[in-house]
Amino acid sequence: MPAIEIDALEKSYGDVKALSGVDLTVPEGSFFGLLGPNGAGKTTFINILVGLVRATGGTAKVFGHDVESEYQAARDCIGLAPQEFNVDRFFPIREVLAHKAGYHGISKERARNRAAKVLKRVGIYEKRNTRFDWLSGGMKRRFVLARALITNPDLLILDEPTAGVDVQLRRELWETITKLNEGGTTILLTTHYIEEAERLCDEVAILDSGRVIDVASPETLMNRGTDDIVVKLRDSPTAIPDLTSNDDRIVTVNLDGRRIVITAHRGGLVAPEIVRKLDASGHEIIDLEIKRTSLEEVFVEMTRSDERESTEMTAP
Ligand SMILES: Nc1ncnc2c1ncn2[C@@H]1O[C@H](COP(=O)(O)OP(=O)(O)OP(=O)(O)O)[C@@H](O)[C@H]1O
Repeated sequence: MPAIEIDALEKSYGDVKALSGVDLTVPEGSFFGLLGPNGAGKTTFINILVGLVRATGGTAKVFGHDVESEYQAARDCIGLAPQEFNVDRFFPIREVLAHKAGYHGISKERARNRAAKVLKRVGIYEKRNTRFDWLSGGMKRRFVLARALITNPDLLILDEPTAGVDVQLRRELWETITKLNEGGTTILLTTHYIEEAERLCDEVAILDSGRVIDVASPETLMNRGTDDIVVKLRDSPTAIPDLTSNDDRIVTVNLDGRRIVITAHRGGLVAPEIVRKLDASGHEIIDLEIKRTSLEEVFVEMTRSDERESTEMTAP
């Protein structure tokens, strides 16, 4: 059974269509990314899943439970680490966690144990008697993750979990959530750090203006972009060596003195061919570099061209 099953989901706020017919399936156990520019509808999508916003059309199910008609069952499967901090500020954080567990029907004793366990897991156990207000920004992020984990959720929703944190903490958070996913927790992640999605997600959906414009693995999406293979030769060829014959993956070849820049799809696979051909034609290679396109570049291109289309469509 899929962790999330969305069918023709719509949400309008007056004239604004935050979601206009989203279909999406997130398989159980996957690490799934939801990417999109500001205002694409990501938060609206998450808020519908957790019952904070009511859809104006379509259906959403979490582990088979409809998020409206079976709200409690659906909600009990989800741990949410929201973008904004909305935490009781005046209690020691271990108490905040124990309360939350109690609210979900976990006994006092077990709640205390679970609170200790999740605080250890995110690495702030030594701060257990501190109020939320007194934590550093990075610790607050960790705490919000701990709170999402307190009910041992099957689906963990992380809304920009590493926004504004330093590189070190980002890596630590990545490690923590990767372990959770390896342990079987399905993860839905939104992020503006596209590199984060590239590293962590096995599948991503690109959302733009309330529509899913693509769903694929980061690898598949990156293969749509072009890579640059930069070769430095010992000699300076007088003409561009013939590298393109029988290879439609190659887009352009440019010669600049001893440097040849080959722009190609799937640069990693094309490069050995290039090396062979140059070698066969008597050129000695002294340096080779493959600059892979990033998911970021493909993402920017996809969402930008979409914007262009929509302006063209609305142009008089
Ligand atoms: N309560 C609301 N009332 C009116 N419009 C809203 C409301 N919530 C969201 N919207 C609109 O719906 C659209 C989608 O917003 P949403 O917050 O879901 O986008 P997002 O992808 O999460 O953006 P961001 O990356 O900036 O967080 C936007 O045009 C936004 O202005």
